[in-house]
Amino acid sequence: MAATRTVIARAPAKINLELRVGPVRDDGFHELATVFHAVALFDDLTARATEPGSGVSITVDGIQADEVPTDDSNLAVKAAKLLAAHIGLESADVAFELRKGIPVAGGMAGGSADAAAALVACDALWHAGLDREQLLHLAAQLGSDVPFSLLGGTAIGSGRGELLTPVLARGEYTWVIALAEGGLSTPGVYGQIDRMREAGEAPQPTPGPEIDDALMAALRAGDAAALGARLHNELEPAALAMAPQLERALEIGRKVGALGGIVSGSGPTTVFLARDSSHALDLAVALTASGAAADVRRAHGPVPGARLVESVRG
Ligand SMILES: C[C@@](CO)(OP(=O)(O)O)[C@H](O)COP(=O)(O)OP(=O)(O)OC[C@H]1O[C@@H](n2ccc(N)nc2=O)[C@H](O)[C@@H]1O
Ligand SMILES: Nc1ncnc2c1ncn2[C@@H]1O[C@H](COP(=O)(O)OP(=O)(O)O)[C@@H](O)[C@H]1O
Repeated sequence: MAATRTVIARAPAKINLELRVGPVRDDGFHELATVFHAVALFDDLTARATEPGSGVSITVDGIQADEVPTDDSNLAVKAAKLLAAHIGLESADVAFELRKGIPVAGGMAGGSADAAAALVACDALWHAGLDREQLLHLAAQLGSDVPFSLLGGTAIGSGRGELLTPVLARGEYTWVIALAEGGLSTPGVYGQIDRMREAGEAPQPTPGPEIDDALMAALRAGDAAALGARLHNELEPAALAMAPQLERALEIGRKVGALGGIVSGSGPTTVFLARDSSHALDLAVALTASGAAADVRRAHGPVPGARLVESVRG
């Protein structure tokens, strides 16, 4: 039988339905309590086996492709090298073609999605046969959000975000995603919230942050209106301080009756929960017409985590 030469893996963007940011830990990360939710904006990663010793290469196209590094700092490249080392390969030999559908530096875990896609793709390409636990363990070494990009669905994240508990959520939600001009640096936004807290400009962090019971109840019931009312992001004041123009998108969301609207993770993307697809269209039109968003997408959630969508033998 011919070996698998090319595989395609697809991984979703995430939003944080709730993001509680506790104190800074000794390792410099913040203790989190978050609810991750995977939405139908995807990056597709094609992985082709190459000659022994050729190493990893990557090309990138799609949205904001020119802002994605193609050197060893690319998270897909890092993931391939980590997996190769883990299974004892001397060299990670793979050529990646990445198609971005997730905004770059937008607070939607695009780089993490690519790392998760690379783990799934290389596991298949190199016949590593790692189980989910092993892949999650490698994922956590690549970034706090990478384990969730593998898992998908809706899940509670604790620790620095890497410890996951799937949530039994009912229903499908319709999101409107307002892309912003430029990006915000994740460490920059965490640093900003620390400074604001020190200056008394943001509420003090709670040690051992916890997820809101009412939000969990809304998810269990599949109650979009209740979920919208409980969306909450403790990084939002920091993202708004760094990008005050995002207030306008949030204001338009409120005016057009979004069930809820927040900055996604560290921003600058803002996300709005719509009543249904027709309401989502109204929100998208209003956000686009106002010029408050550089671009607008509609996406449903939850969706699965990183997975193979195609494998070609030859
Ligand atoms: C804010 C969140 C919310 O889900 O996502 P984004 O909005 O960036 O997508 C995450 O916490 C981002 O996770 P991720 O982007 O994987 O971060 P990492 O690579 O692990 O860490 C980058 C930097 O962010 C800060 N960081 C990250 C996670 C955490 N719990 N505390 C932190 O302080 C640290 O400064 C760290 O050096
Ligand atoms: N495969 C990748 N895709 C996107 N960004 C990447 C990738 N690898 C590394 N990066 C870097 O990670 C930074 C954060 O990007 P991203 O993960 O998209 O945003 P966020 O952390 O806001 O969710 C980018 O500025 C980029 O330089």
